[in-house]
Order: sequence, then structure tokens, then C-alpha cells
Amino acid sequence: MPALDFQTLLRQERNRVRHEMDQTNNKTRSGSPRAEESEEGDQHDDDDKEDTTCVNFAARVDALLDSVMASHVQSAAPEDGDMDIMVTAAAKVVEEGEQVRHCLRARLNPEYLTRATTERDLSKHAMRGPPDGVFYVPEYISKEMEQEIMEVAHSMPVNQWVKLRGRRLQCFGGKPTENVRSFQSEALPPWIGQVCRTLMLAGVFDEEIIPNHVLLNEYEPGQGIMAHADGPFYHSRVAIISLGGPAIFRFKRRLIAEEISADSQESGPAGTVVLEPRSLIVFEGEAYHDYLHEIAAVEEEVVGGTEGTTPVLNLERLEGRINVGDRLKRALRLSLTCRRVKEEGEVKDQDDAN
Ligand SMILES: O=C(O)CCC(=O)C(=O)O
Ligand SMILES: [Fe+2]
Repeated sequence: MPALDFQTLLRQERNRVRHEMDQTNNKTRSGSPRAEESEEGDQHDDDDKEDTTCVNFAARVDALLDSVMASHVQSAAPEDGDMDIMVTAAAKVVEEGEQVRHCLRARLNPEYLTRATTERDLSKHAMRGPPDGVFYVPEYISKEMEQEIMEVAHSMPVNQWVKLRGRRLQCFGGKPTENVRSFQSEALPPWIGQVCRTLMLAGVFDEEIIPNHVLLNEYEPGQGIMAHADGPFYHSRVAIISLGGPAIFRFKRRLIAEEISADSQESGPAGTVVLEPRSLIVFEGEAYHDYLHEIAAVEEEVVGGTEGTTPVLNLERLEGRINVGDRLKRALRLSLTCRRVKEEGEVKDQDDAN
């Protein structure tokens, strides 16, 4: 039996992706919209944009296939020449290549886009601080959209998730770098692009700063994200869509130099927001610049804190579904953090040094 050539296999996979993508693009260019898009007027603009970024997108698929390949070649230890292991690994490469393609090429139901235009006005959803600059929209996405997003997210092979101590994530739009000067933007997969477009249609982002960078975070019960600021890399408005289980988002004021003691760089929570499944939180201004945010790594948490004294900024918007003193049990939670990476000229040198 001839030895299995992983490089050839990879080349074949790439060619297949390219071929499929060429076919899709030719179809779009020759003006034959796919059936699911024909009722949605805006969709064609979107398709035009995807055409121009197609090479970039194909490069993204290549990179993913490379990493699928690398992980299997490694685990198959080809140098020991065990054919059975190699064949199993090759089959896995093809299967996962298929999954990657499916996830990256998926589209959500285009109806979600049209709904976003009519129902939302962000200014109605402002919370009273501190901190200022926080907005909360319950039921921002429908149960169907939540379900579709979770299915696409989980169709990605396990090895495409980046495993961190408190969560795992997938990054779309390019890998964040030390500073924006070395950042290489990548096209967003269509389904992520659709999510960003709903945010624009809902008035969360102007067209010029529609998000071009999205993190898909996944937290198991007991996991969280430590207090942090999102920093100068992005335009200072963040939109986070929550899916799955609930969590409490805590804002903590950043301490000024004189207040920082050896064991504390941050103050206690100034304001919290209960993130219900399918909700949207947006924050900017003071909340972005002067506060850190965190999600505690716990399996259960009490709304308003154990003393019941921590402000819950969106209490009214919870309309009795959740009250101060309630114990919230965590369940698997996904979040989409949508932001716009600044252009080179938009970052002040001082910011960049941070
Ligand atoms: O999962 C969340 O809601 C928070 C995510 C976050 O803060 C981030 O991605 O920077
Ligand atoms: Fe963050």
C-alpha cells in the first residue's frame, strides 16, 4: 500500500474549498440569488462585499485546514509508519475539514436582519450608572437565532477552540496583536457578518464602525473572565450577545495610582448587569475607559450580592423575571463580543503603548 501523503491530502482539501467558493461567487456575480436571500433586499450588498474578500476568506479556511492537519499528523506520529493510525488520522482530517467549512460558510436565516431594523432603538435601553455608558436589551435575539448560532458554534471541531484557563474561545476577524500596526484583518464568516449587521441595523454601530472583530466565548459553570479592560485596540463601544445560561457582569472602577495598594488594583463592583440569555449589553464611554469588567468564576451567584447591596443596573429591565436575592445557577453560556478594531491612524501613540 502506498504511504499516505498528508500534503497531497491537504492540497486536495484546499482545491475543493476554492472550487466550491468560485462556484458560489460565480453564481452570485451572474445575478442568480440563492432562494433564501431573494426576499431580503439588503442582502446583495452583503454578497458583493463577500466577493471582494473571498481570497482572504479562502486563506482563513486554508489556515484552519493546516491546523487541523497539523494536530492530526502530530497525534498520528507518522514517523512510526503505523498505517492504521495514519488512515484514521487522514479520515479525521477530511471530516474536520468538512466541519470547518460548514461552520465558516454557514448563514443564519436572513429574516433576523429584517427584524432588527424595525424593533430597536438603542437610546431607549440606556442604564443609569455608575458607570455611565451601559445599555441593556433583553431578548435581543430570538430563541431560533440563539439555537442556530449555538449549532454553528458547536459544529466547529474541538481543536479550533482556543482553550484558556477560565473559558474557551474562537476568534473571528483576525488575531489580536500587540498593536494595531501589525494587525492583519480577516474577513468574517457570513454568519458572524450577519450578527454584526443586525447590530448596525439596530443602531448599535454606525456603518463606518460596524464590528470587524468578534470573539465567541464559551463558559462552563464555574468559569468566568477576570476583571479586565478591552483596551485601546478597539473603538470604545462593545456589544456582547449572550446565549445559553445567565451570568452577572460586574463593573469595577479602575483605581487611580494613589489608591492602588499592593494587593488590590481594582475596587469592588460599582454596578452589575444580569445578562439573561439572548440579551445584548453594550458599553462605551466611562464604562469602557474608567471601569474594568468581569464575570466571576462561580457555579451560582446572588443577584445584588450576598448582602443585597450591590447595584443591579438593569433591575427594572428584568421586569420581575429575576429579583435581588435570587440565586442564579450557571449553565453553559456562549457570548459573542463584537468590536471594531481601530485603523492605524486612529490609535494615539500613547494608547498604543498601553
Ligand atoms: O462573555 C462575556 O460576556 C464577556 C466577554 C468579554 O469581556 C470579552 O470578550 O472581552
Ligand atoms: Fe471584555
